[in-house]
Amino acid sequence: MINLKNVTKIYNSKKSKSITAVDQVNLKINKGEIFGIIGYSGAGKSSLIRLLNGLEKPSSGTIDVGGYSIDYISGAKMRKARQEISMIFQHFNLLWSRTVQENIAFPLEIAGVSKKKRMKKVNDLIKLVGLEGKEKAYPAQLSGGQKQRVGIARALANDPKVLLCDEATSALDPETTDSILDLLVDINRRLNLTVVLITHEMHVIQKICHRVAVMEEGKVVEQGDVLTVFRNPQQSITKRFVKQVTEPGETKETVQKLLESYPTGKVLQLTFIGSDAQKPLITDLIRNFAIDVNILQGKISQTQGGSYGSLFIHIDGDANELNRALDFIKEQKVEAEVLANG
Ligand SMILES: Nc1ncnc2c1ncn2[C@@H]1O[C@H](COP(=O)(O)OP(=O)(O)OP(=O)(O)O)[C@@H](O)[C@H]1O
Repeated sequence: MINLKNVTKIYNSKKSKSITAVDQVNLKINKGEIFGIIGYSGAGKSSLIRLLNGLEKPSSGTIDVGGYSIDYISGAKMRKARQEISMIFQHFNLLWSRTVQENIAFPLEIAGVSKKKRMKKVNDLIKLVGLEGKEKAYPAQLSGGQKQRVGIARALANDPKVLLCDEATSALDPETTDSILDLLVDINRRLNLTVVLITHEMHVIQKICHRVAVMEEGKVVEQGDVLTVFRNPQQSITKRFVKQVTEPGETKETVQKLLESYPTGKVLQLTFIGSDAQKPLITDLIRNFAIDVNILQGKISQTQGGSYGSLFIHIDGDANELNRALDFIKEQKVEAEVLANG
């Protein structure tokens, strides 16, 4: 559906030195996939997404989106491509003097769709995004989440093949963020729409993406399916992003306190991935070994590919029995890191 080959974008300026915002990027995004691109500010995400809808031309490389050579086309062909490659924005970009209905109808007017067809389509979209009753409201009368719903409905008006999301939830509170992310998953499934999103929040990637690419200084430094990247992040930047969701902020301090509180036995960090996360490991430990088991802290997160979680436990007892228990844990294919030996 989307194919980028050796794409580089250099901004040249007469006053300052040139900036390589996107550096030799290769990406393949499949039809019907939710693909996330994550990076800190300045990593080149916005430049990359603008290359995908033809707002910028690459300095070198080729970009194919839904059968269009976006780096190459212009004029009527580009206008047609833009109907099929739609976008939503962090600050919604709504027309403030138009009602919800009129905002959603706008791209249909531009495409020359008849009034009758427009009204039908707008009503369908209002239902799809859950804005019934708000048809005549103006953007200023809506909450942030409702404004983004209008943005999404408007983006879907011309039945696009690809939806690009530019930090679409960054201006929203956590609860509203989750409701918009749920809506994107729902739309992706119902319409088999390919969704590409850029974000600096790993929570967004974890919650809805099938695959992820990590960007740093213009380069894609790591990519893969979300669960694999969570399980085994390779680059230090990826490890930092993964920690945003897998480790609660206070973990380091808590672990230090735990180590002081449990001078004997072992404190373990268990990492559960996918179907392993559902296994009754703790029950098995208590039933099969003469050891004490204390659950200290834990967090299980859901991704589109399965669950991922971390559990801190303390086990204590006879040294032989503890080693047998550790061997048993390893046999279960649960990663176990011993944080301290008593
Ligand atoms: N139009 C432009 N002209 C010159 N330099 C630009 C332009 N757009 C972006 N840059 C530079 O390219 C680099 C990448 O910026 P970009 O906005 O793509 O990153 P980003 O990851 O989206 O960051 P942010 O989330 O802060 O927007 C930065 O150094 C930025 O200053």
